[in-house]
Amino acid sequence: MMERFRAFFTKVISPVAHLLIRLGVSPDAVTFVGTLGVCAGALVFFPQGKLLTGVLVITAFVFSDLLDGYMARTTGRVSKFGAFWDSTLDRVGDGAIFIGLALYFAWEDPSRLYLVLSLVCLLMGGVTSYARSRGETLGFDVKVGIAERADRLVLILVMTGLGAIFDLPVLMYVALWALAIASTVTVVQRVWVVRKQALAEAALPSPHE
Ligand SMILES: CCCCCCCC/C=C\CCCCCCCC(=O)OC[C@H](COP(=O)(O)O[C@@H]1[C@H](O)[C@H](OP(=O)(O)O)[C@@H](O)[C@H](O)[C@H]1O)OC(=O)CCCCCCC/C=C\CCCCCCCC
Ligand SMILES: Nc1ccn([C@@H]2O[C@H](COP(=O)(O)O)[C@@H](O)[C@H]2O)c(=O)n1
Ligand SMILES: [Mg+2]
Ligand SMILES: [Mg+2]
Repeated sequence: MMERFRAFFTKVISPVAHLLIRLGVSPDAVTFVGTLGVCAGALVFFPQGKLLTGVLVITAFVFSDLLDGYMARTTGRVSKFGAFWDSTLDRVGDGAIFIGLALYFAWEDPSRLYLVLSLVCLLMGGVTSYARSRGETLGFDVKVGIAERADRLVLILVMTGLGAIFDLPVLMYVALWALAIASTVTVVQRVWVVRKQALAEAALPSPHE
C-alpha cells in the first residue's frame, strides 16, 4: 500500500544520499547504521516507557532503508550482498521494534494481553517476510498482502507516536490488534498465491513429454 509513496520519499531523502555519497559512505554502512539506530530507538526507549522518543529515533533511522538502495543504484554499487544485507538487517530492525514494545508491556505498563500481541506481531511480521523470500527463491511472485513491511512500520509508528502525544494509549492497542490480524492475513495471502502458482506449474506438461 505504501509502495506508491516510495518515489516521493526517495526524492525527499535524495539530498542526504548525495551528501553521503560525496563523503564516501558506502550503502552497506548506511544499512548497518540505520539498523543500529532503529534497534537503539526501540530497545533503549520503549522499555523505559519513552514511547514518543523511541518513535522519533526509529523514524529518523528507518528511512535509511530507502537511502541505502538509492545510494547503491545511483553509484552503480548495487550488489547481491547488499540486497542480502538489506533484507537481513530489516528483520533485525523489525524484530527490535516489537521486542521493545513487548518489554514495555512487561515492565512499564504491565499487560499480558498486549505483551502477547506484540509477540504475535513480531512472529507474523517475520513469517510474512520469510514467506516472500522463500517463495521468490523458488521462482514465484509473492509480492502481495495487506500488510507489507512499510505498511506495518507506518501503522505501528504513527499510532504509537500519536498515542504518546495525545495520551491515548488505545491508539497503540488498536494498532497492535490490527497488525496482529493483518500480518496473519498477509501470511495466508502469500501461502495462497504460492500454492496457486505451484499447482499451475505442476499442471504444465514437462518439456520431455
Ligand atoms: C506529529 C508527530 C507524530 C509522531 C508520529 C510519528 C510519525 C512516524 C511517521 C512515519 C513513520 C514512517 C516510517 C516508515 C517508513 C518506512 C520506509 C521504509 O523504509 O520502508 C521499507 C521499504 C523498503 O523496502 P525493501 O525493498 O528494502 O524491503 C523489502 C520489503 O519491505 C519486504 O517486506 P515484507 O512485506 O516481505 O515484509 C521484505 O520481504 C524484504 O526482505 C525487504 O528487503 O520501503 C518501501 O516499501 C517503500 C515505501 C516507502 C514509503 C514510506 C511511506 C511513509 C509514509 C507515510 C509517512 C506518514 C507520515 C505521517 C506522519 C503523520 C503523523 C501524524
Ligand atoms: N546496502 C545495500 C542496500 C540495498 N542495495 C540494493 O537496493 C535494493 C533495495 O532497495 P531499497 O530502495 O528498498 O533499499 C536491494 O535489493 C539491492 O539491490 C544494495 O545493493 N546494497
Ligand atoms: Mg534498503
Ligand atoms: Mg530493506
